[in-house]
Amino acid sequence: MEHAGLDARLDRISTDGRVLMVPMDHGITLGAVDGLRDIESTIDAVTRGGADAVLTQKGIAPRVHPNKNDAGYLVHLNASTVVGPEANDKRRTGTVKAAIRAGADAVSVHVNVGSDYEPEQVEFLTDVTETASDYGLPTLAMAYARGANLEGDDPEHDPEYLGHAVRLAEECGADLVKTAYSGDADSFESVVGSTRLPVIIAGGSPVGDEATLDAVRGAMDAGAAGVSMGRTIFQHRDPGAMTRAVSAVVHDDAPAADALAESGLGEEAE
Ligand SMILES: CC(=O)[C@@H](O)[C@H](O)C[C@H](N)C(=O)O
Ligand SMILES: O=CC(=O)COP(=O)(O)O
Repeated sequence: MEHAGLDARLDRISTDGRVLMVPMDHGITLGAVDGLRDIESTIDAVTRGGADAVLTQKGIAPRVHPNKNDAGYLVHLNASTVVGPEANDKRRTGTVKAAIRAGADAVSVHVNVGSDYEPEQVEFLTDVTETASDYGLPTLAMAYARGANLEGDDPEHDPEYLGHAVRLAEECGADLVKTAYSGDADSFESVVGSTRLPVIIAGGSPVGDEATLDAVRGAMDAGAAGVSMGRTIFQHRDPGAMTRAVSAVVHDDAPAADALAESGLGEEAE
């Protein structure tokens, strides 16, 4: 009984424990880029294509509900822009109550582990998990390794930093965690093994259909629970077909090549 609401809402944003989420909160970060301008059509296409849930900022909620075909809905609670003073400094854009008013099944918070803004973001994530759990609302932590305090050539994909980020999410009380893919299944296994939370991967900047599906396959083989894939899907020339291809890997355990062929994407130039 105690967890009934939380479990019911987790079911609304997943299928049999697997998650294919399409975040479309980038309108604050990047502006009204392709795929987000007519967000209604994109939401319709990706939810028909097999997305379990979509995610936006609360102000977009009226454009989400009529088009989401009964998929789940998450409201994201912080943001920054790429033209502002500091992209890693995500500030509050909403509250748990506002998300509930907007019809959310879950909320999410972005934390840049290793940035100068990490302390406030950890505090905000913790506050949100405490309030959200009072309402039986799940919290997704978008836990990235990003910022001036990280070392190495590619710290944003370093499995040690990523493992630290996903563990931090669990320690702060999140119910699931999204992070970047480390680039191969072996190293991502150590990221997934750093927490008991379901781990889902971000898409990042689009890298082409084949490479994307290989990455999703690698993450699933490493024990990930799915994806939160934004630009790769909503900026695709055919967001519905790309969602179907990702869904084949996430939900149906398809090999990447089969997912590509069956979605029809393999026949066209990327
Ligand atoms: C545009 C980006 O770099 C993304 O990785 C964002 O940080 C992720 C997020 N969805 C956002 O737009 O804030
Ligand atoms: O909210 C943003 C994400 O979850 C990831 O977005 P991306 O465009 O796939 O990196």
